[in-house]
Amino acid sequence: MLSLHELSFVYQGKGQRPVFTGLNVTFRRGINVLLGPNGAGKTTLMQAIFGLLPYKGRIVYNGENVTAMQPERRLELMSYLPQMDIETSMLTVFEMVLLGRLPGLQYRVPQEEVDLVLTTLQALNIEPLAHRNFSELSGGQKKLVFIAQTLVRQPQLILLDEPVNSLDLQKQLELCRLLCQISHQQQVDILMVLHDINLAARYGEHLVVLNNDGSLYAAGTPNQVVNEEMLREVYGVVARINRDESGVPVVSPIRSVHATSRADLH
Ligand SMILES: Nc1ncnc2c1ncn2[C@@H]1O[C@H](COP(=O)(O)OP(=O)(O)OP(=O)(O)O)[C@@H](O)[C@H]1O
Repeated sequence: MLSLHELSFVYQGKGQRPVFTGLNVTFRRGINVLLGPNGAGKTTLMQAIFGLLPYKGRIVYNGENVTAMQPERRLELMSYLPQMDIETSMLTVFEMVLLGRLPGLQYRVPQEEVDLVLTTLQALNIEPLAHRNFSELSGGQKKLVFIAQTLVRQPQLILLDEPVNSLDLQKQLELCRLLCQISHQQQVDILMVLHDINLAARYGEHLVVLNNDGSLYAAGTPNQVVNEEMLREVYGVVARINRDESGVPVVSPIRSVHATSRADLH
């Protein structure tokens, strides 16, 4: 699977502190979730894996050296949904999703490419939007279009930075289920950033937690990683952990460690 070896990166600029220093992480097959507080370096890590940043160290995926990889090969192997999306476009939803197939497209679009786009729109329940102008969609609908664009590429590794942001509760659950299906039926590996620890525990098979200084706090199954100590030490939150009927940890946050009394809650 994907592994990071001695990864170091610092943004250019005076007084910048390194985001990572000698970071080593081994991800697993299936669904990996990257967790950590704001500013820990999750987005930076996703960008490094997708080849957008000049880091030191080495990234390997299934034995291939990703660090030295040609951009064409990287695009064939992985697709990336960034945290920030563009807001406007003259294209329709169908055209936006078709753009995901651009690397292999000729000027005439074969029927199988059209079918693939339609199947992806159906899987995300946004087929009725296919001919709407992208600019006229709601924030959550736009997010689903970008997710469709990421999935339609049919890569081996999908990188998703906060894919459920701006989705309603039902769509969050449906998207996570769809990702599980894609991962298991098509043997696709997924690495996604989530802030919702309950969603991460429910759908993630392997969780990787970063400290706020970009170092690795823990990695393992939800049961190994999600506990009261982690929530206090990494997120600064006092929380209780229960288990659902399948034994998955469920977090009930109580207060920030900075709040000293119930009065601070209000
Ligand atoms: N373009 C940039 N130039 C300089 N510093 C940056 C840049 N982007 C991010 N940083 C800094 O790098 C660190 C890691 O940022 P990053 O966006 O990777 O964190 P994150 O874990 O994704 O945070 P969040 O959960 O808030 O999205 C932060 O200290 C941030 O201020």
